[in-house]
Parts: sequence; C-alpha cells; structure tokens
Amino acid sequence: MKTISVTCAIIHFEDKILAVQRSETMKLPLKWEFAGGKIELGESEIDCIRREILEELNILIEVKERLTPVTHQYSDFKIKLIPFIAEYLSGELKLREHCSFLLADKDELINLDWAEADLPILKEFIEL
Ligand SMILES: Nc1nc2c([nH]c(=O)n2[C@H]2C[C@H](O)[C@@H](COP(=O)(O)OP(=O)(O)OP(=O)(O)O)O2)c(=O)[nH]1
Repeated sequence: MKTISVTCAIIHFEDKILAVQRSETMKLPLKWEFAGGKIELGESEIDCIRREILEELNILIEVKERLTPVTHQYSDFKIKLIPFIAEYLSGELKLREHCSFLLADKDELINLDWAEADLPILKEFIEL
C-alpha cells in the first residue's frame, strides 16, 4: 500500500500549544491532531508545513525543530507523519477545515482523543 507523507506542526502560542479537531466530514472524524497536511509533488517538508498552516489556519509560523517521523498503518491507508515544532508569528487564527481548536498546556494534551499516528509524536514532545 502506498504511504502518504504528511507534515504537522506543534505550534507554540507563547506557553500554550495548539491542537485542532478534525471535522465530522474528514477522514478520522473528530480526532485531535496537529494541523498540517500532505506533501505535494516536488515540495519540501518545510514549504509544505508553512503552506498547510497558512491554508488551514490563516497564520504564519516560524519552524524551529523537526521531531522523529512516525509511520502508521490505519485500516485503509498508511501515513508517514513528519512533525515540526513551530512558533506562531502573525495572522488571525481562523479554522478553515477543522471544527474546533484548543490552546492547551503541554501536560493537558494527552487527555484529548488523538489520531493514532500522533501518539508517538506526543510522547516525544512531552518528554523534551
Ligand atoms: N494534518 C494532520 N494529519 C494527520 C495527523 N495525524 C494523522 O493521522 N493524520 C492523517 C489524517 C489524514 O488522513 C492525513 C492528512 O491529510 P490531510 O490533512 O490532507 O487530510 P484530508 O482530510 O484532506 O485527507 P483526504 O480526505 O484528502 O484523504 O493524515 C496530524 O497530526 N495532522
């Protein structure tokens, strides 16, 4: 089965972290995730995450660090999820695809109902 490469960003708003909830009509409905999306043909990982964040959230970010990618097999597709730590730079946050968002303390994140592929990323981030 083909593996889909997806970037996502753990975005700091000062001391809070942004989590977003997938809408009912998306794949993995109502699961929480870090905003991001699929890498387009010929696009770099960094260009992808900046583009996806602008498209989905209407904000600019500064990418700080790449964490360890996670390969995860869902029942009907397989993804390689590439996480970045980033900082909010500018723009008014608007949800263009997701149904809700949360600005949470790092230690509150684990309580959300995450997309499965995010769990190893969350663990690595919490232990940083
Ligand atoms: N953006 C993002 N996607 C994630 C995360 N965890 C996770 O399993 N995914 C999955 C959900 C999607 O199937 C895929 C990302 O593609 P996408 O954001 O373009 O999702 P999409 O709903 O447009 O997908 P599709 O319907 O076009 O197939 O990766 C995450 O933390 N962030």
